[in-house]
Amino acid sequence: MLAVEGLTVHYGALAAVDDVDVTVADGEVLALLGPSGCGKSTLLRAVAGLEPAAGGTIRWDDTDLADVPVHRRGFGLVFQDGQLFPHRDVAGNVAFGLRMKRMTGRAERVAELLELVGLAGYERRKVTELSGGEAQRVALARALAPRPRLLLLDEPLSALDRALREQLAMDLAGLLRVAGATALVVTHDHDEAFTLADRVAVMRKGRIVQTGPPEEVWRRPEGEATARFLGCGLFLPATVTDGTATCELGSVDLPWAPAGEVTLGLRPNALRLTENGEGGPAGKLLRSVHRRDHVRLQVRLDGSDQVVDAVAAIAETPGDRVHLRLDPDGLAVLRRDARQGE
Ligand SMILES: Nc1ncnc2c1ncn2[C@@H]1O[C@H](COP(=O)(O)OP(=O)(O)OP(=O)(O)O)[C@@H](O)[C@H]1O
Repeated sequence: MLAVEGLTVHYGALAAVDDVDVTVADGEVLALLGPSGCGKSTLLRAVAGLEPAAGGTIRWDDTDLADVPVHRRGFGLVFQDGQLFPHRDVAGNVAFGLRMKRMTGRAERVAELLELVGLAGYERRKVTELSGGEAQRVALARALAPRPRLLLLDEPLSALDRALREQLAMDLAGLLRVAGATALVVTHDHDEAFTLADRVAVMRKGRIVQTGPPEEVWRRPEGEATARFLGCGLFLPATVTDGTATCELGSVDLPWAPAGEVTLGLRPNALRLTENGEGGPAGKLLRSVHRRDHVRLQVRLDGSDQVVDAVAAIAETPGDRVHLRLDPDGLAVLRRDARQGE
């Protein structure tokens, strides 16, 4: 397993990674999730051996990697833009690490990996003639081929368009499982992190602020900044009793929420139009915008100036009066004191 303890990486006076502890167990996929500039890539690069540590240790099992150079760490690397060798064909790229290790049976291993990433028969294709998605699959096959003990993936899908990214994230999740890979994946996209990872570590300003299974991080962010990063735009005081949360916008069943005084974080889909056009808090519809599979609304609540986001299945006419209900799928629960100091 990978064990990082007290790791600090400096760029001049900036601590890009600041006293970070993190582990990745054998066979586990850990996503490092956080906004741009929070230090995710720097942490990954330090684990790879590409950035020197100013403090702390990086171990694999019982071995301290401080003096182990990049190519002897036994880690596979995949970057955002694949970085394939343009003068080699697909097979030449995938076989690269196998040649370096002088492994035999290279053609069979290349074929096996191409099959795994859904590119069977692509051996002789030029890498300059691949689509972005195909190129990233080849980069992944190349990294997996020498059976690395740890796979380090830095925003592996972010150069791709959204639809392809979603599809490839699911494919990648599946093939990391099939390959039994141990992986550290850097991403700023929470959907991607939650699709890929067994565990998510949220980073902010060089530090890891929360680690947990995807569902727990999604439902119980540790503070408002993390909740905002995970899509919450509105925060309301609420009381949870017997698995029901009650706030100024109504009550909703949240069997997983802790009892007591909490803060609810509302994502846009936390408020939906009621099916019968009645009940729940009411307001005037200001805007209605089509998204891929739903409609995003902005509603000014009656008796206040507050404008809230909501969703509906079909478009509504701006100016209409609408009624809203709380949807548990769009809610996060924060400790009441978690808002302070952020
Ligand atoms: N080579 C470098 N020299 C100086 N500062 C750097 C260098 N690389 C990164 N930084 C700074 O270190 C901080 C962390 O950068 P890093 O690339 O690790 O963040 P990130 O979370 O991966 O962001 P992104 O998702 O945008 O890549 C940023 O403030 C960045 O400007």
